[in-house]
Amino acid sequence: CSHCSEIEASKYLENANHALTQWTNRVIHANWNWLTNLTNENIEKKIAINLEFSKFLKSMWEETVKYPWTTYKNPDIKRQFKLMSVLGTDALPEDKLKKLEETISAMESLYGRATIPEYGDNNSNRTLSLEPDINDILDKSTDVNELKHVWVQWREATGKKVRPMYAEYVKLSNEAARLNNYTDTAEFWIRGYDVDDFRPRMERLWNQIKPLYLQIHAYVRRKLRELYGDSMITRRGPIPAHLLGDMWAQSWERLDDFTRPYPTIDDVNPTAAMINQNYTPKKMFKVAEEFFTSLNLSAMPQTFWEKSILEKPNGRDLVCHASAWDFYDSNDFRIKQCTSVNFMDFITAHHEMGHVQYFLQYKDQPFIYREGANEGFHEAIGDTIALSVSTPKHLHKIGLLPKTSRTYEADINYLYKIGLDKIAFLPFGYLMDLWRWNVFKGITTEDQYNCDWWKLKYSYQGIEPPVTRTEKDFDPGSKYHIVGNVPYIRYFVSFIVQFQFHQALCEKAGQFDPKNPASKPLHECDIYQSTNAGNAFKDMLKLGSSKPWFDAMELLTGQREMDAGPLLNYFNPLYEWLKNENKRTGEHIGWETNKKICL
Ligand SMILES: C=C(C[SeH])C(=O)N1CCC[C@H]1C(=O)O
Ligand SMILES: [Zn+2]
Repeated sequence: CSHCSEIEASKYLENANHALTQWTNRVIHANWNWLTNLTNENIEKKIAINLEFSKFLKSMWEETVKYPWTTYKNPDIKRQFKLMSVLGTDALPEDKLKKLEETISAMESLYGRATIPEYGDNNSNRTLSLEPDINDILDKSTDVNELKHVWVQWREATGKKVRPMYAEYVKLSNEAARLNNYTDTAEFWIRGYDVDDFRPRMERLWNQIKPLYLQIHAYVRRKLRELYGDSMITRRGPIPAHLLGDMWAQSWERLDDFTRPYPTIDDVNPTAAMINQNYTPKKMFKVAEEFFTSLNLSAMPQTFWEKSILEKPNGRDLVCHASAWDFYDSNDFRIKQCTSVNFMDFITAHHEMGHVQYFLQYKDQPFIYREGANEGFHEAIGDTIALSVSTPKHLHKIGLLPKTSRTYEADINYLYKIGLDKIAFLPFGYLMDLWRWNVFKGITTEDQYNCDWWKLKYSYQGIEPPVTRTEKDFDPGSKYHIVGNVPYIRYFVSFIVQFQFHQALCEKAGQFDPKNPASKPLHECDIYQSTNAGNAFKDMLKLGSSKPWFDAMELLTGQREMDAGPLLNYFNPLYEWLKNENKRTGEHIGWETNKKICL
């Protein structure tokens, strides 16, 4: 009401937050039922309840914006009104919202169901799913034709098929953004980072990191050339995308065991030990949980173990892409992950459990504050923990590595393995939304969707497709987050801030000294069982989005900015080693080509 006092307004907020938790709980159940069982009945139910929910949200929003909240004094009341005054895609008229929901669900359904024919001319009609079949091939195969097959066929089965739907999705999404007084979806998506020069800031962070990326790119290109021959990989050209061990070349850790700097040193890959010790997916999550409780953080509630899906279920179609779920009743939290027993999935389990830990820590906040301080924070919690878990010291402590040698060579091998994940990811984590921002802004028009994508993949990642691409293809649509309408710059932000968090937690755990960084190398830090570190983490996590993310970050790290310094400090020994090694072998730093990548 337009003349309401702050007292009346705070009463209104209490009721609004309560109503939102009730409603959202129902909507999340419908979304869970759909994504874990892609039936027509479930899609109907999901869309129906989302449309009902949007009616409720619209009517509540009309009430909310009547309050003169910008005139109020109490910062908390003002913040709640500010967050509650954003309606989002529910601002669309019902018929357009329905069309948008249907389009996204259709793209997700196609992605979730996608399979490809098996490689080879044998007329077996066996088909392969991304998880685990295709990922296992990307992990183990060095047959360049098999790798090309899965790379091309996955794009035939996903991107090419969703291309006709994507332009419609863009149009409706932009319409919704404009109804929220944003110029386009790109601006709407980055509003939570609370700075008006967010995109230039991301470009600056990338330019700080690029020299490190160029070095690991040059080294990996050489090791792949040694393996596949220089007919496949030239000294100065981009790296063929299908040889990097990942469907999108976004992280290269699967290359570790045959490209690492000192091959004779023991392998830091606990997969064999996990298998020998009869690890199950559940055991992987139990071990992950024990790390969190060792820090005096929360255990998973009983419902988590009852209702999560930790293995790919038989006999039904679902979206296997890992995700964590808050049912907003302060009790029901789940993970959906088609887990294989291997080290990569063990690390992903920590990533997903980091989301649930955040849900648990802010579960008593008002509904509107039950989010990450910004979206990048939510992606960084589990990864920060995983930076400790991955250390040879920790893996040895939990019996997943026989022994560890603390030599310079072992250190470089370890930093390289982490670098194949974290450094290789950064250009991909950045370009995903560089492309989408350009699409939402009309800079990339529909007739150049795919070739603009490949301009970015070439320019930032220094990779090329195994076969020339055209505008009949739609390679962005081969990635879950594109079809699932999930923004991606959150992961680029996460890969920066997780090193700020790790450095701060290691300080609290007495395992890093900022005045003498070399005395206790950051990459050896393992905060396991440090309640000092855990309590500091908890204080930040409990805030949810009740404070601007600068305040949340400052509480833990003393900084109020995203800063690539801790990441560069962490990888510095590797950077020096790569520069020397690339100089020794005369590698060309960077890439060039006169090939037509996309027509
Ligand atoms: C594990 C998740 C679920 Se939030 C994920 O999507 N990640 C985690 C790393 C980057 C990104 C990806 O897989 O593309
Ligand atoms: Zn995540």
